[in-house]
Amino acid sequence: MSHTPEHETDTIYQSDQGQVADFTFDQAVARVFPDMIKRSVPGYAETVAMSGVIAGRYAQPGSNLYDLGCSLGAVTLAMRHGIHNKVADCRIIAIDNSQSMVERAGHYVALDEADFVADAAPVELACADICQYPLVNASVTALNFVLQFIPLEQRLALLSRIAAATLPGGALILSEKICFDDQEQRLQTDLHHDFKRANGYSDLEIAQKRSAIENVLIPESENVHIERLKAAGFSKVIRWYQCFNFVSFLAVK
Ligand SMILES: C[S@@+](CC[C@H](N)C(=O)[O-])C[C@H]1O[C@@H](n2cnc3c(N)ncnc32)[C@H](O)[C@@H]1O
Ligand SMILES: O=C(O)C(=O)C[C@]1(C(=O)O)C=C[C@@H](O)C=C1
Repeated sequence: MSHTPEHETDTIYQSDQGQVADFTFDQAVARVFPDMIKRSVPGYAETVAMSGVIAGRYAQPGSNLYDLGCSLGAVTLAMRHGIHNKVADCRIIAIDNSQSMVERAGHYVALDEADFVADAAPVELACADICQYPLVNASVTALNFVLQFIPLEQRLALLSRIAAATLPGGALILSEKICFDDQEQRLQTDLHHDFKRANGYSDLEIAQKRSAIENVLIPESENVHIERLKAAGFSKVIRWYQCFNFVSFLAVK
């Protein structure tokens, strides 16, 4: 197992900000990110851990595994551990366009290397826009709570590029916050906010975070995701996980 890296408690929205600025993945967020995402996304730990299990099944020898929007590299490391001693000669390419995230991810990958066995798959970290970055020879790609931040009109093009780069039998793991029809939306939102409250966030923190992400994180319905994954070139799509309004799909080429 790797070390548990040190990080701080998320207090970003604790005091009244008056006008709440749009959410960005800046240095302040990168510093508290493990705490923030664990307390904000129901089922986050399971989606990360199972990305490793799924990678173990779908990775192919001599291929690339991509972690697009890697933040601190949690999925990168889960995939690295999941393929270890199972699939030879893979590279893991982890990309994020937040310099603060990529810097800290480098630290976590190094910690993993210090702890993990020597013949682990190499990890290449890049600070880049995933909508521009070339993708080739992919067996497994992860988009773990990332597509929701990509402008709507760019989502099909990104998924189509991923599908085109994916080897036959390869897979995409797509985890997202989703939306529902009005009645279910209210219930799921209430449950999500209950989850945040149970994790120690105050009503003010929940309200301010909601404003901050309103124009930045645009969720879509399960049906829209499944139809678009098929239009992009994946032949089989299943929802393998759901916890309240957060789901994860497995799309196979
Ligand atoms: C919620 S976080 C992802 C969490 C991460 N995948 C994990 O499992 O821990 C979203 C990440 O996507 C990155 N991101 C958003 N848009 C991006 C883009 N166009 N190119 C690269 N990274 C992007 C953000 O910087 C942020 O680190
Ligand atoms: O939907 C929310 O309220 C969230 O806080 C979700 C979410 C996410 O899904 O990425 C938003 C931003 C942070 O990265 C952590 C969690």
